[in-house]
Amino acid sequence: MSKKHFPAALPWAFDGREVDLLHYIFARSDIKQLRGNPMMVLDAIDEYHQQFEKLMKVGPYKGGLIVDIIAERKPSVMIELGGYVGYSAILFGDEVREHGGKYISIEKNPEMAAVATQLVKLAGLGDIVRIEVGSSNEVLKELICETKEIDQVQMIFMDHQQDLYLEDLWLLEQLDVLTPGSSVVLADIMIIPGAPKYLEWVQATPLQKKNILQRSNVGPLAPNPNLVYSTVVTPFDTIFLPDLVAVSEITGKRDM
Ligand SMILES: C[S@@+](CC[C@H](N)C(=O)[O-])C[C@H]1O[C@@H](n2cnc3c(N)ncnc32)[C@H](O)[C@@H]1O
Repeated sequence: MSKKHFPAALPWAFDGREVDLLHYIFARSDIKQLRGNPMMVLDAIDEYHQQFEKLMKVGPYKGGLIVDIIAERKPSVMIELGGYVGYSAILFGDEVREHGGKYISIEKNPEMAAVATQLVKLAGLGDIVRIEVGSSNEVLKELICETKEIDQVQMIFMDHQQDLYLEDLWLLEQLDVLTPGSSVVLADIMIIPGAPKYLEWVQATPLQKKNILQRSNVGPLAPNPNLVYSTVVTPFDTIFLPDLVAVSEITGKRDM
């Protein structure tokens, strides 16, 4: 049978390992204990990652850093761009649940979304974590403009495609859902290829941002250079390449 609609496999993902992970987990002798236990499901995914194939999931350092930020800020809704097999959705969704919130994970690959949905359900987080299939910008527009489920983005974790981080941030600026004093944007950035334009934007002053816009092609987007971000960049090592997390709080809006 030809597989005309399959996206191309990468050397490190989308080559069948993610479905193999599901078979591995559901065939485990301790499957009953895993049900409703997020930490045991995460441990099982970690075991697959160590014993069989590497999975591009959030690691312990970055995961711990973000869990601490969730515990401190207690978002009622947290959004994730790029869900993959659901590891970060289970880890962060479990913490969001502690504070009565919900978690929306946006994943464009329907096969990954299906794997993530099964693992989230196994972890007992089916009522808290929702996996939405689609491209980040399309689903964000739907949630904000069509269903109006989101009127303010309290916390968003960008972990999808680095060259889309700035476009998706500009979309949120345009839709006016980033609120000074309450919104925070977390971005996972690999040093190579990096997201230099995204980092430049979240570290620039409103005046510098106006200059950036003069030399940028923003297409149909309408970024808001007057939003003021306070960004902390934390570098660390991973099994793949050095990585960093940029935590950007929206602290103000300059009247220009
Ligand atoms: C690094 S993985 C996410 C890892 C996950 N956050 C974790 O830590 O467990 C990146 C995922 O983003 C998805 N992705 C890439 N571009 C996307 C887009 N435009 N919208 C939504 N998801 C996207 C990929 O299919 C892939 O599953």
